[in-house]
Parts: sequence; structure tokens; C-alpha cells
Amino acid sequence: MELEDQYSPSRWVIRRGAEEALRTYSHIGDEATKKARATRKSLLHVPYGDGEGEKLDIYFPEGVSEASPFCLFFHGGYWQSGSKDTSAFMVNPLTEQGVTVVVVAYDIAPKGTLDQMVDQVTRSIVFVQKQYPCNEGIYLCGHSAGAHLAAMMLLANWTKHGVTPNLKGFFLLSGIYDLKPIVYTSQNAPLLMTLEDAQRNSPQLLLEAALTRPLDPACHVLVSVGQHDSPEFHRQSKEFYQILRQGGWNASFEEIHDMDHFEIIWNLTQKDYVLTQGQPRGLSSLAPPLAQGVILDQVPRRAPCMELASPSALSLPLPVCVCVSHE
Ligand SMILES: N[C@@H](CC(=O)c1ccccc1NC=O)C(=O)O
Repeated sequence: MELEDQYSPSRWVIRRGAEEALRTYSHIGDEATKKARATRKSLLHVPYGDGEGEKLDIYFPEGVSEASPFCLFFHGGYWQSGSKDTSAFMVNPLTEQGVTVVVVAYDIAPKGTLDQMVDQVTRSIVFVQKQYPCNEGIYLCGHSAGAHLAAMMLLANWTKHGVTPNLKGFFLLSGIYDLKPIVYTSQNAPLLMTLEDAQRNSPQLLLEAALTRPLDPACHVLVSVGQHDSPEFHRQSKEFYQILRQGGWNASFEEIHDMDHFEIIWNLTQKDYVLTQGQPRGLSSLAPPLAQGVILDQVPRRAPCMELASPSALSLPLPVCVCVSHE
């Protein structure tokens, strides 16, 4: 069936068989995580909520300073597979450049529903902001289903959480932004999404309906898709990018040359990969001294941390990039 094919990323890889691609992806994630845990200062399995699955791993750069940029990573696996314990792909190259990397776990299906996962991701970001108020920006990076979860944060309503995270950028890699087609594929068996669930959790549809504009016009959103991703994945990324632009977001689109759905993420282990290199598009563009680059030099510097840490200053408006949600 056509939809089934289009939404089965492993069927579109060109250099190996589907099974081999999935095995290689797991293997590289596993090895990268072992290496990160062996060579980087880290805090593992930190709870960001009361739920058993609400844990995150924090990997620090050399010469720990809590005033670094933070990159939060949300793994893929169609909201039903994957784990933070095998997803530390970008930790070594990014921490080497002064970025703190946080790999976030969330309750995959069948335990978690889409609504619960979105809520967990929201709370993980709130936790990092509260724990590290001196951060030099929070950047969200997600792959596939994880890019969907990150993209939902463009629409998050932070007011009930008591803090507005210092969100400065989004790196959305091979994501899905309209979940409706998934309802008609076998991927939905453990998810049990109704069309309504899919609609409520589709950033594409929510942004189309939104009347609001980004609060921080400098917050950058990179929408990326692998050259060898399926035509449906290309369509999803292009349409989402267009909706972002129409909504006033500082967004860019990039097809990553000669990459498939899995290589686009496993190559984040490499220093010389377009997405781990510096500005204007790579993840390292968020690392000092590259922080003066295209993306960040439009962002107003925040008040010094000492000021922010004092109770009265905590209510200062910070440069953030969320919409005020309209209900
Ligand atoms: N069964 C899927 C697996 C999959 O889509 C996937 C696997 C690992 C990481 C991300 C994935 N896709 C979206 O989240 C496939 O056909 O490849």
C-alpha cells in the first residue's frame, strides 16, 4: 500500500537493506551513548517529573559552565521505539564545542499517548530552564517522531509552568508535522490515534490555524530532510517550512545531500558533517565562539545571570520564541 510505503523510512534507504539500516542506526546510537558516558561528565537518569519514564541525561562540555548553550535532543522511532539510552548521537561533537547536551526520554506507546508525550517534552524543557536559568539559549533538536515532538513546542503554552524557556532555535530533522496520514498506516497500531488525536497533535495544522506570531522573531527554525527520505517526508518538511514562513517564523529549509532517514541522524556523531558544523545551519552554530554567527547575532543578549537569579528579576520578560496560544 502506497501510504504504508511512504511512511516506512527504512524502505527508502539506498546503500543497504531496510533491516541493516535499522540495525546500523541502533548500533551507532548505542556506541555513541557508551562513548559519551565514558568520556563526558554527565548526570544520568535525572527525573524531570514523577513518572517512571520521565528522565533525562545531561552531558557537559569541558570546564563545566552552566552558562553554556543547551541542546535538547528528542529521539525518533515513530513514538513507539527508541530510548535516550541509545540516542546520544551528537554528544561528543557538541560538548567538544562548549554545548551542554540533554537527551530526553518520554513514554513511548503503548504506555504513552501522543498527548502525554507532548506534555512530557514540555515539562522536560521547563525542568532544564528552571535547573539552569543561566543557560545561553535552549535549542531543541529532534529526529523523525522526535522532530514532531520538538515542533509541537512552537505552540507550547508555558504560562501554566511558571517559567518561559529561553528557546533560541529548533533543528527539525526528517520530521512528520501532519499526523493524519499516520492514522491510516500500520504505525498507528500501538499509537491508537483517532483522527482527532492526530489533528490536535499536528503542528502543521495548529500553525495553519494560529492567529499569533512568534514572540521572538530571531528564534530560528531549521527544517531538514534527507535527500533519500520518501516523497511524503519531503512534502511534509517543505509544507511545514512554508507554513512557518507564512506565520512569520525565521525558518529555513535544507535538503541534506545524499542522506537517508537514518544517516541524517547517525552522522551527528561526526565532526565534519554539515549538521554538526558551524553556522549558518549546523548545530554547532549555537556554540561559542561561533555564537556570534548568523543565527545568534540577532538575539538580544540576556541580562547577566546574577540579576536573573534574584527573585524579582525572574519575572523579567526573556527573549523567547513561543506563540501566545489562542484558545
Ligand atoms: N519501522 C520504521 C522505523 C522508523 O521509522 C524509525 C526508526 C528509528 C528512528 C526513527 C524512525 N522513524 C521515525 O520516527 C521504518 O520503517 O523504518
